[in-house]
Amino acid sequence: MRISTVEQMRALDKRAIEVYGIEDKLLMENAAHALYFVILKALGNIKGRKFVAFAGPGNNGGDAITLSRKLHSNGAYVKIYLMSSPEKYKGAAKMNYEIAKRIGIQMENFDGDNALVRMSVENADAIIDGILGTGISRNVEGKYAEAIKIINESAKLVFSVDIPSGINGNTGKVMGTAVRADYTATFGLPKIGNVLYPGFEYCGELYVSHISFPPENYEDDNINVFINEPIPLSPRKKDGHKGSFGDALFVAGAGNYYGAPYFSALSFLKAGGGYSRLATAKSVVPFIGTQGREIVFHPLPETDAKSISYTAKEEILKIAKNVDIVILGPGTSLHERTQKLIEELIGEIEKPIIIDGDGLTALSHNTSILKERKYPTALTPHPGEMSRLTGKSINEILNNRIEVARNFAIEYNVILVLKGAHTQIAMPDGRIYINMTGNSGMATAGSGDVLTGTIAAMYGLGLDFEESVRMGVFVHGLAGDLAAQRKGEDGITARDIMEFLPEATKLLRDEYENVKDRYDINVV
Ligand SMILES: NC(=O)C1=CN([C@@H]2O[C@H](COP(=O)(O)OP(=O)(O)OC[C@H]3O[C@@H](n4cnc5c(N)ncnc54)[C@H](O)[C@@H]3O)[C@@H](O)[C@H]2O)[C@@H](O)CC1
Ligand SMILES: Nc1ncnc2c1ncn2[C@@H]1O[C@H](COP(=O)(O)OP(=O)(O)O)[C@@H](O)[C@H]1O
Ligand SMILES: [K+]
Repeated sequence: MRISTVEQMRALDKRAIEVYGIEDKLLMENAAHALYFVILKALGNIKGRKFVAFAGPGNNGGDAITLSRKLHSNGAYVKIYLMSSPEKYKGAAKMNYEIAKRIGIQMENFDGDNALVRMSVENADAIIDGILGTGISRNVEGKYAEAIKIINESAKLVFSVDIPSGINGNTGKVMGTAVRADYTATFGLPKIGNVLYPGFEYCGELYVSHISFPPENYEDDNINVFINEPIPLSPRKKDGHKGSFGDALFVAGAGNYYGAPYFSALSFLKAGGGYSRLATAKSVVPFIGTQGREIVFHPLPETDAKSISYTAKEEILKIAKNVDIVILGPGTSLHERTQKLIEELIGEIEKPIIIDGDGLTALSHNTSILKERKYPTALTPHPGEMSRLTGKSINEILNNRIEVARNFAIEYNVILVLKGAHTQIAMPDGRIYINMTGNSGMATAGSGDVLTGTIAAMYGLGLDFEESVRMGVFVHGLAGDLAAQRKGEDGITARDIMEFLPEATKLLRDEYENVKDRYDINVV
């Protein structure tokens, strides 16, 4: 499914009206109808139920009034609080306001927090939030903020129209304050702010309605943000040998960094990869060797600090020639000579590579080396590493995840995986995939190492490089979700995520459609 920006959605509305003649009144009617169905689904029946709707000054308010009309027509009691003068309504919103007035639906101006409003809310079964939609243009203050506070303090079921009021439709950020909804129905396509955190969480259960747009209305290459849907895995070759499922080289580890090489190299095998090689400082080998017997070791000369020595370069290049994919950087340390080694390997390895962890720090000293690469490259930074790579502050990155990831991927011709809740995967042609698997239990040391191994495994299973990155991120999150389902989010560790990789790939093979649906946005 595509995800749109606020501006793109406006253009789609305009196109629906101008090209197909689907008038704004029809769009508003459809929008109201969609949320009506969500309410019906949540409450079971409408008759005799009491609703309080807050209707803002724009079309979001118009939708709320139209919805109120539907609720009223089906036997509910509705009271509407108008956030500003109804004189301001235009077009479909104005028409629906006038119908509501003629019908005699109770409407009052909202002049700020007071006992009467609180009493109405207290007596209601549910609240409709149509205060602000995608037209939000500044931070929420004054009586708008007061209305949101009343809603959030009410402990009632809250249904948001299009997007919880106060959430920025392009970024998912809270503009001062925002409604915490139980359900949100968004219209046309989901907006970026519905899908990125924290907006996604404020939406509660999220539904999308295409409000009778014909599907071709979305066929626009400029709308290039997508939900990261899983990609079907082709059946394993029955007569395959370990070489048929990928041969991966992990250049990882240093004294005191035993977890990163272990988790990345072993996760490759757990997610379906065939042959896992770990090239690491020689004194690291005995520590991992006893636990990861499935891994093939290449002990390398080391520095005084027990990190991989720069002198190992030719040997690594030689091994790299015979593998399918190379992973650079998990736990290689910040030793200056080792960093230099990794930086040069990035430029010289003639294979697809994944750069993570300390490899990203090495790269941040000289990002232009990426431009020398002629083979596919993926980077998997968390926001801290992204800050090092770009020189931007972490806040700047968090406030503009999509743009920052996209610009980097385009400029350096790499696939950039910006990790975190709902990880963004940016492709060098500007497409972005937003991943929906995973949970907060995955914010645990070593979890990122499991990810690199999983991506490499997908490549081993025969997906192309771009698909492997997308599927690696999906499967890693799915394994985390399975672990959380079984053990709870609090205590899961990288090891748990790794241990659930086999079940995650199995589930995708056995129940592909179910898994896909579970992580898609519900259409209403
Ligand atoms: N395809 C779609 O997405 C459709 C969208 N519709 C609705 O239209 C909405 C967008 O309508 P509008 O563009 O009128 O925008 P909004 O209804 O979101 O609000 C715009 C109004 O709010 C004011 N405003 C902005 N920020 C404010 C703040 N912080 N405090 C107080 N006032 C503020 C603006 O001055 C303007 O008057 C969508 O969210 C959706 O609900 C539907 O009517 C049907 C079709
Ligand atoms: N709240 C969250 N929801 C979903 N996934 C998360 C969340 N927090 C972290 N993750 C995932 O967990 C992994 C953490 O990786 P990283 O930050 O590199 O940790 P480490 O370096 O300790 O391995 C990433 O794949 C990230 O997307
Ligand atoms: K809203």
